[in-house]
Amino acid sequence: MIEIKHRQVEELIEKAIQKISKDEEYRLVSITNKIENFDALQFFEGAKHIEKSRTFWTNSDKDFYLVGIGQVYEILAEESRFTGTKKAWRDILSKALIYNPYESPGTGIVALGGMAFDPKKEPSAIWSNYKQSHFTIPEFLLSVNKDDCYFTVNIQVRKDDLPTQLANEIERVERILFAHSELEIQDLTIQFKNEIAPFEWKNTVKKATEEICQGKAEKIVLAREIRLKFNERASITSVLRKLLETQPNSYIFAFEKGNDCFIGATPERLVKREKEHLLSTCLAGTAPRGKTAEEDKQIGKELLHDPKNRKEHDFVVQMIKQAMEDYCTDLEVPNNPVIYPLRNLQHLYTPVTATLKQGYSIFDIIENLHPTPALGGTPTEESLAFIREHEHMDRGWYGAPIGWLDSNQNGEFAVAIRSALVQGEEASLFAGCGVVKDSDPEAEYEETNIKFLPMLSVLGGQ
Ligand SMILES: C=C(O[C@@H]1C=C(C(=O)O)C=C[C@H]1O)C(=O)O
Ligand SMILES: [Mg+2]
Repeated sequence: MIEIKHRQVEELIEKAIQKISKDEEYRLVSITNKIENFDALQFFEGAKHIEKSRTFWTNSDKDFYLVGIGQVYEILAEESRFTGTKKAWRDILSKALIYNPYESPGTGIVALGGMAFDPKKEPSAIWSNYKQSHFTIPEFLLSVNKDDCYFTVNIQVRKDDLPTQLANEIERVERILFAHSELEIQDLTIQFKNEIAPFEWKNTVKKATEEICQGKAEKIVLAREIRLKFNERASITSVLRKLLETQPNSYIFAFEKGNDCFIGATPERLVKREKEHLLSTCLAGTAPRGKTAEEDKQIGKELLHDPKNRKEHDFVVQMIKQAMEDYCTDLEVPNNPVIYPLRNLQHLYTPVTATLKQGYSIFDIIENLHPTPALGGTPTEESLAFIREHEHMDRGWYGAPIGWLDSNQNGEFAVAIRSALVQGEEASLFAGCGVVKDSDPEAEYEETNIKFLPMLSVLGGQ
């Protein structure tokens, strides 16, 4: 059993109660302790028994994990989702009592969340549990950073709370979370697979190329959906475990909301912030992996020199460069992309580094970046209008920023691709591709087929 200082918890609650003024409803108290190493997936599984919604996150290097359980606070900024969330986050931090002696990113008060791809799109029923923008501060948070492990408890303390009672309740939940439960391994069987309107989708790709030829846009990213029905309810822990085992160089994430779970393995970083240091990524342009090392290298070489893919990629580079200029100094972007290898495919990749100017938040960067031409297109408004009108689906949180931020100016957001919305015995999978002037509908269709594989293969498909 890990050692949490329960006496300390009680004392801090007591202190908080003394600080609460008459007109204050409650105080948010956050207590972080360094603990012995504990497996992130075990922790996620442990929370299954307490019926609180769970969030799982790991970075693409797999040396940083966050697992959030329950929610002590939620930020739902429906109107102006970036400025609204930024303001709410500032307000929370200004009033919270934070006991965190560690400088480690992702400890203490951390908000985890995401948002819809396009707030102007009429939401469909399948996404009803996923709000336009939703960030939560979990009640319990496990943070693993390389060899170190931390446990944070966030508590809403009210004036009339009894410290001993609250501390005992926290201890009871901790016992459940840190008990070693057997990790479920489930082999799902797909009973029905419904590819949504593939012929219409190819026609839409054709229409997009025509509009591009008429000069109405330069790049438009079009996505499609596959619906699955399984033989039983999908176990999220089992799906996460398979993603962790099979998808290198990818962020593995899961956002549970009630009975639904938005889950995936995305290779695409939107922005990472460590104090003033920023790292963004241009990822666009795709080819399959080769069957032999030699073939693989050859395909990669061709991808690096393929004009159509370079064009797809370059729109992203130009836009990200421009979007970051206002908020950053020391912007550095290499002239040529390199190959970013994944299990099922390879991409063109250009890293972007910069220094964030003082006074700006990670939300300012996200607001300016999203959607990049990796998921929207060029120009942004024209391509979004095309997507809104012609794509026969609601992207929901697919293709949108998801991630976390802490109170010490650290955070990281990815773009939620290679993802699925799992709803009990059913799931919707999403994949898209960048359409440019010389796109061939059939080839783009094949490209999306490979992009479905990371999720399809862990959900019982081939
Ligand atoms: C839209 C997706 O991926 C994007 C499109 C790519 C492309 O068309 O080459 C490559 C990576 C991403 O920028 C997706 O995976 O759904
Ligand atoms: Mg492409």
